[in-house]
Amino acid sequence: MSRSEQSLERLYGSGATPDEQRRAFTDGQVPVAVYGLGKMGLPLAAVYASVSGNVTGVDISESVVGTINDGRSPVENEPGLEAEIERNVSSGALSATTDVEEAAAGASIHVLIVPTLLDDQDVPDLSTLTALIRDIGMHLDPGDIVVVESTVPPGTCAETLWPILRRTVPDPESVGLAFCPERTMSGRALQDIRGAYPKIVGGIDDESTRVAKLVYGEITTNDVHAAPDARTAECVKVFEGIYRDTNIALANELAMVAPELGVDVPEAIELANTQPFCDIHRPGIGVGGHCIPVYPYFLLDSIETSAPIVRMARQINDSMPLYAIEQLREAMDGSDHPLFGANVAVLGVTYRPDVDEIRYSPAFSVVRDLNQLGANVYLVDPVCSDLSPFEGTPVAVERLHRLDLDAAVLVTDHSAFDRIRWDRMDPMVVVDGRQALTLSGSGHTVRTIGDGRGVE
Ligand SMILES: NC(=O)c1ccc[n+]([C@@H]2O[C@H](COP(=O)([O-])OP(=O)(O)OC[C@H]3O[C@@H](n4cnc5c(N)ncnc54)[C@H](O)[C@@H]3O)[C@@H](O)[C@H]2O)c1
Ligand SMILES: CC(=O)N[C@@H]1[C@@H](OP(=O)(O)OP(=O)(O)OC[C@H]2O[C@@H](n3ccc(=O)[nH]c3=O)[C@H](O)[C@@H]2O)O[C@H](CO)[C@@H](O)[C@@H]1O
Repeated sequence: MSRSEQSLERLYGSGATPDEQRRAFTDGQVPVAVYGLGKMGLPLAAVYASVSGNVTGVDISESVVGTINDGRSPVENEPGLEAEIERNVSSGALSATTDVEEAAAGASIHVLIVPTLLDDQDVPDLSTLTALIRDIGMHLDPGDIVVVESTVPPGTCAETLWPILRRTVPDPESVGLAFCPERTMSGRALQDIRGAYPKIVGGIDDESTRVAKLVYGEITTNDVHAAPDARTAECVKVFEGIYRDTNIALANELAMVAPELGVDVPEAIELANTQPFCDIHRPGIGVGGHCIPVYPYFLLDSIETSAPIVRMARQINDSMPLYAIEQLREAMDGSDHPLFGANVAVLGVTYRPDVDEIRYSPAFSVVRDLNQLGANVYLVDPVCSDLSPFEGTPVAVERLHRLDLDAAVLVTDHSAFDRIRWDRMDPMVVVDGRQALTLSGSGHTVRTIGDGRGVE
């Protein structure tokens, strides 16, 4: 049997030609397991299934697994995902299971994209990832490769994950480990994964980098850049997030001086960004999600050297909810309506519009502070599937105008809020945390974060 006819199930250390390996991957000879079928993992598994035709998705949630095996998507507001899952499940290219060990035993490319978050002291919590790689390690065969897509602190692959694999894998020198950061945004995941941006890969050894580059060369239509090693690739992802967090912090600092300047800072930023050497982001009521507010701590926890800009940016962004409450109090004190006993609607509690994710949302601080100040808080969020973590009375968008509101705070500008009938509500104070509302002439007193015009 020629080498090309040999089953080419495993790529790491393979002697086959690159073309033979690419063909083996795309014609389904190389079984793939994707661990973590959430907002990022499920679109990734769907793209892997469309390219390779041989993917087992693994999740700890029975309902996630069951929904996928029914050909449906448990992840909402992701264009094209449900169709991609239905097509791949019905063709047999994709199936899902909760059985990590069975999936690990049957796969030779293992893609890990489970949550990597922070504990209560802002220390990276990699426990899910390390436990998973320990469970997988016992079932790795020579020629397998582990690909980490979850964002991790620099050095995690080489100093944390590889030592675990060395202890659990029967023949550690025969398996690979690479970091391939997930550069994807909810709401456009499939297009991002397929090729909106170049893919970055970096292995703990050259062979791991080679295999990752070959595989992602089939996954993405864009370029694949090989970093010198896994640590560099880990830094790439963390640096992207830190850039965004510090840039937003600059915008927020400029927004907080807007009243003294007497200008609309977002408008000034937009004009400043008309030349290519300036890309100041948008000011707002805060920075949420499990990416941008988290990644700076992945760096800070990994270094002894002080990084004052990174740390200060976090402090500035985390101060924005309180800044918004102060704007509200100033405007309401002016109207003789102290917040105590006031009816206040919080518009949007998820971290970003039309994404059902509340992790690190600025709404937690806004709702907590309003309750502590004695306000009656109404929660208006048609996207959030579980409002129970927030202290307040849920209200549908359509019923908002029936409330006798004294104020409203817009935290997240869901598309459904276009339906709010501001003209049918008595004058109130509105804090617009996202420069999203156009209420001039409405009779409402509006404070837009960043707009210093007419504010003493
Ligand atoms: N959401 C984003 O915008 C984004 C962007 C880039 C990178 N990332 C990275 O991707 C990772 C995953 O993000 P997400 O948004 O998909 O998270 P998510 O919370 O939407 O989904 C995580 C999924 O993993 C499952 N899970 C948890 N523990 C597991 C285990 N031990 N084995 C198998 N499955 C398990 C959960 O049931 C859930 O379905 C994050 O850690 C983040 O670093 C996220
Ligand atoms: C692959 C990956 O990790 N992708 C991440 C994903 O990030 P995300 O899903 O967390 O979304 P973001 O847009 O970063 O928002 C986070 C919070 O910051 C607030 N914000 C935002 C912009 C601004 O100008 N001012 C703000 O105040 C916003 O309201 C929200 O609360 O996509 C980004 C773009 O591709 C990536 O950079 C980022 O790495």
